[in-house]
Amino acid sequence: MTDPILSVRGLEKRYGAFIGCTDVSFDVWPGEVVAIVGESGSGKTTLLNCISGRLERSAGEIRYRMRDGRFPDLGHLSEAERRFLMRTDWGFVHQNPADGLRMRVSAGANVGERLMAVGERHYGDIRRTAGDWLSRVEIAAERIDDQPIAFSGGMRQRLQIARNLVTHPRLIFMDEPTGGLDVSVQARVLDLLRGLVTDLSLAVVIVTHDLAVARLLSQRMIVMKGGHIVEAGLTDRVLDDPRHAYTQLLVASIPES
Ligand SMILES: Nc1ncnc2c1ncn2[C@@H]1O[C@H](COP(=O)(O)OP(=O)(O)OP(=O)(O)O)[C@@H](O)[C@H]1O
Repeated sequence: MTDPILSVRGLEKRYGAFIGCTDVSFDVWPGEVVAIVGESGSGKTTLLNCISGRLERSAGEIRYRMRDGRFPDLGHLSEAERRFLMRTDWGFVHQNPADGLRMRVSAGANVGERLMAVGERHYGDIRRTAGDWLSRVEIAAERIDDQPIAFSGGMRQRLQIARNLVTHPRLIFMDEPTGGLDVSVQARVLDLLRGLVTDLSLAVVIVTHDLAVARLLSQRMIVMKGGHIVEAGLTDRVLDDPRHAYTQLLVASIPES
């Protein structure tokens, strides 16, 4: 068995006296998709923001496997290492594409910008790579100079995915990546995500309140309630044989398809 890429131990986030999440421990292995599910207010986003370095934790450990094999706590990284993770080794797919894109620069520049941030300087290479990524996310080559403001919701989300993946990250955080899309558009984006995650062997931590999304994308699932993990396990096991009363309730509330 390989080593985990991410390890969380005893994580707690307090907002003043209020507990956003507490006593959270789990590991993520390379190439594995872990879904964090739970109803609104259960602490999913708090957890995701803490482990992706967007929110300061109150207590606990968050360790990440660097490319050189070291496994430091995120709090002990240098500023340069932190920047490397944010710009290169990690991705973050927001529910609202406008939070992860620059809406008034071209689609090609949105993708190319991440390459420039890792030192790519050759304009022709950047444009070619950006074009390749647009086609991987099924955006027509002739849209490369258009701004995402002119794109549909599904296209914007696919562009955000391309922008994240162009630097070959090893770990992607996703916050309800299909949450804001129409159902028909959701299916296409999910299908695309599933293919890319498999092809690129990405490790993913995805927050969703939609158990169908968790079923489709994840191998493992963490169920949260009131800031605590109430159940965790293989996605199929948790959904087919939920043990905690709260998970049973969540599963029972999925409409029959
Ligand atoms: N900045 C904040 N200050 C105070 N309380 C907060 C803050 N952010 C979140 N909370 C509280 O922490 C709890 C967990 O919120 P969080 O957003 O993590 O839940 P969630 O499961 O992601 O819900 P949703 O799906 O609605 O985003 C909620 O009760 C929320 O009101």
